[in-house]
Amino acid sequence: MTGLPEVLALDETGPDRFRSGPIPSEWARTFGGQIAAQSLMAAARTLDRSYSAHSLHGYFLRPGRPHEPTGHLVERLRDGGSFCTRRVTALQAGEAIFTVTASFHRGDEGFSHQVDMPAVPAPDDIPESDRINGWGMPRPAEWSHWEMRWVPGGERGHVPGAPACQRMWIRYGRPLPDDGAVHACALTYLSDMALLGSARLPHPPTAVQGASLDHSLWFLRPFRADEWLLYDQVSPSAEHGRALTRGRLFDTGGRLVAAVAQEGLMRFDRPRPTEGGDREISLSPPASTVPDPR
Ligand SMILES: CCCCCCCCCCCCCCCC(=O)SCCNC(=O)CCNC(=O)[C@H](O)C(C)(C)COP(=O)(O)OP(=O)(O)OC[C@H]1O[C@@H](n2cnc3c(N)ncnc32)[C@H](O)[C@@H]1OP(=O)(O)O
Repeated sequence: MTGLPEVLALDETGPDRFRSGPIPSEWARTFGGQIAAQSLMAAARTLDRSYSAHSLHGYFLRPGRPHEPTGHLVERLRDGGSFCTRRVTALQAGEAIFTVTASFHRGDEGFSHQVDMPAVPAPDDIPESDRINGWGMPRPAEWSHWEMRWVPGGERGHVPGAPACQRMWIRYGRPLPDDGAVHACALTYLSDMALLGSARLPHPPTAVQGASLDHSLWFLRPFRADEWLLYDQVSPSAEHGRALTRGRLFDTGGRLVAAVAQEGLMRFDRPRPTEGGDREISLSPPASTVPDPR
């Protein structure tokens, strides 16, 4: 299975133009975190390394096809003394599948405060799981290099009235290079994992069509994605076939290192023929894996 360094290895095809993939996947559509991570890497490649990403805001416009390459076209919106901004459009066959604006900063001095990390068991006190929380389903193979330990509680999903929140410890299970851009892209990748699942937890196992629609991410403090991060996820709202989700990421020292917000499609599914036998990113667990709500 392709690892993160290969996912982030972009070919430069021209000035401010990069190409990624194809990356094998068992899903019919490209994982959104992958496209966002690659586009962020394309933006970072056009900047001096003294700048590091502090935020990104993106829209998933069309489903990506994992078995085809993706072009990443970078526009230099502004180069300032402290902040630089890039817009990246990810394209397949000439059509935009994703667009993101990413901003980079080189450090200033200022005040410091943060919220406390929730009190949770340490990752070493929680068993490793190859299942997605609340679903009893195996993770897709492309996530196999990621280690996940679910904080007990969220596995009681699909019970009406269950809280729309879940927490997991997560890290990339192999050493990553000492390159801040790689760690920012790795966090971008993982930040799309399971986040929409938090919105699914209070609802019965009715079939829904799910996909990330937009994604915002703020990098707040230095971190490593190959060390444990607590991913605290909550969905404040679901309505009109869309769910809002938010996430916070803490390192093991309790430092708040990143914050995420996303709106996802979560509409009742109309049965459709699936293409080529690949799995759509369906937020519909098989009934046999769902805990009995009684
Ligand atoms: C399986 C294992 C997973 C494990 C499960 C674990 C869960 C627990 C953790 C989750 C973890 C994963 C999380 C990953 C999250 C991403 O990675 S998702 C990937 C990234 N995001 C995307 O790819 C979204 C890209 N954007 C789009 O696809 C499009 O913008 C949108 C959102 C579909 C909207 O486009 P649109 O043209 O306005 O769409 P629309 O016309 O409404 O419909 C499009 C198609 O759907 C059909 N459709 C419309 N309404 C419906 C409906 N209600 N029902 C069915 N079809 C419909 C339409 O007829 C149309 O069909 P075609 O004509 O194309 O055949």
